Amino acid sequence: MRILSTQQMREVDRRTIEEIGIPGAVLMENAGRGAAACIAERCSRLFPGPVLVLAGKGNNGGDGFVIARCLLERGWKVRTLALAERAAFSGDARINLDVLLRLTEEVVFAPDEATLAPALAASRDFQLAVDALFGTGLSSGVRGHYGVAIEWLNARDCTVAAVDIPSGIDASSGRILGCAVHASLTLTFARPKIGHLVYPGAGLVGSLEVVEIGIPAALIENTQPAYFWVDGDEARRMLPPRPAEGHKGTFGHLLVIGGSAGKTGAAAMTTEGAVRAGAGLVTLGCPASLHDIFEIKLTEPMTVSLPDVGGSLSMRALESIVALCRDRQALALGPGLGQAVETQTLVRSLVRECALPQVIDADGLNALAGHLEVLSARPPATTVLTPHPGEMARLAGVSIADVQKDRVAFARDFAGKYQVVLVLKGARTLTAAPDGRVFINSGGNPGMASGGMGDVLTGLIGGFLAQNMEPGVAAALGVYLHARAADRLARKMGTAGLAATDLLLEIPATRHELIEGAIHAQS
Ligand SMILES: NC(=O)C1=CN([C@@H]2O[C@H](COP(=O)(O)OP(=O)(O)OC[C@H]3O[C@@H](n4cnc5c(N)ncnc54)[C@H](O)[C@@H]3O)[C@@H](O)[C@H]2O)[C@@H](O)CC1
Ligand SMILES: [K+]
Repeated sequence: MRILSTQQMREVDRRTIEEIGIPGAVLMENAGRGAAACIAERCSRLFPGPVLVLAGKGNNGGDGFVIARCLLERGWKVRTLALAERAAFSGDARINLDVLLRLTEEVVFAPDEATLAPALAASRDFQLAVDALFGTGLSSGVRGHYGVAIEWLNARDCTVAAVDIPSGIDASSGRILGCAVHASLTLTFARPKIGHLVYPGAGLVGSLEVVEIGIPAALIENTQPAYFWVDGDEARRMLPPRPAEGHKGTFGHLLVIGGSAGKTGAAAMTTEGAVRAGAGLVTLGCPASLHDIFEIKLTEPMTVSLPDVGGSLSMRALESIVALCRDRQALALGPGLGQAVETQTLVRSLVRECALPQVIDADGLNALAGHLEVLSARPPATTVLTPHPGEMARLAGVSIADVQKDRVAFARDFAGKYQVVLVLKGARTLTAAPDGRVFINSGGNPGMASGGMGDVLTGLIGGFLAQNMEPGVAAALGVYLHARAADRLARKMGTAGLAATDLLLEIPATRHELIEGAIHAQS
């Protein structure tokens, strides 16, 4: 599903008003009326209130005034607390404030901390609050009496329905700007925003409902850059075709280069991950001294013995690997390769010389730290990198905090700058493509925080690349299936003690379930 940034939401609002001709006041009426209907339905056990509506001075507050009026119409007892003076409201928000003032005396103005304190003290009997303080217009850290109101609300034991987004979350990044409302329920408009789906904001949204307000879908579908929420529907559309007359040649041949002494498992799991992604054939190129071990470890995949020094691949392997690449469709580079200096040099040579689509992970990524120029030299959009935040920080030469501050912007900028597909792992893994697309993954659980899970993911992505999938989609689909398989496992086994090899076994059934639509029905 397409999702939106703040700027994009503002732009589709503007075009709906100016080009399509639907007045802003109509959009606000639709927004407030739709949100009120949702609140009344979802919170029916709290009827008839009282409800406290907290309204800020922008259009989010305007939505709050419409909600207050619509709940009054439905028989609820409503008190509205406006955090600005009447004269500070303008436009559609002012129109709706004035309408509300004609219908009820229960509107209190608290434009500063001195007036807020008694207003809050008089508001202790509410079990339901509507947070209409800030929406997509929040532009800096929450301070002053707004901060006081948010902290007060969070300290109360009541149901909180947030209008558009819990106040304090940056809708374009999921960052918390100062402090933010912890909502039980969020009613957003037209489409989810990035801030609803990316942590830490995602942790404060509660259950998310989307209210249609009359913005034409075509305006939303044309927004650039394109941000996607990858759920079951989106992932199903990404699956590569599986023609009935297909044979193993149809489904591609992946070459995996990995393994070193003490790290044979990583290479084996990547290789098996590619089998589970449906690749027709998979070959592992491994250090000669470990070849016999892989022959025993791996059954379906083939193995090729390559020159090594002390259990790590040597530069003498380069020519053979380049030759192997000729009749393969993709390369997975890195799992378990180790950090021997010569092996790292080999990795950089392969990134430079092998034009096949590549997925690079683990020690492959380490080899690129400080050498990003080799990425820029590759054909655009043929490289997939799969770092976790620590690897990302090392690769880009920044701190982990720099990476995590605004993950979407960081991933999008890096992918664009180096023309790679970047899979930035973590809760809600992001896949950013060099053309600006960003996919936010929906599934996953803490059971995935164990060694080997990343190696399986690399194999899945490599397996999809070998099936000739467009690299951005191959990566986003690999991330989704990996997380959904982990969610299936967690339903059976919990979230502790899940082994990456358990996950491997779960992948075909996860894919099958996706095709059958079972995942969609559950989510
Ligand atoms: N046509 C539209 O644009 C529609 C907008 N809608 C609502 O309008 C919202 C966006 O409205 P606005 O753009 O007016 O913005 P908001 O209502 O989100 O808040 C911005 C207001 O707060 C002020 N502000 C920003 N950061 C602040 C801070 N840190 N401390 C104190 N004040 C701060 C701004 O100066 C502005 O007055 C949406 O989230 C949605 O709820 C809906 O009514 C649907 C239609
Ligand atoms: K809000």
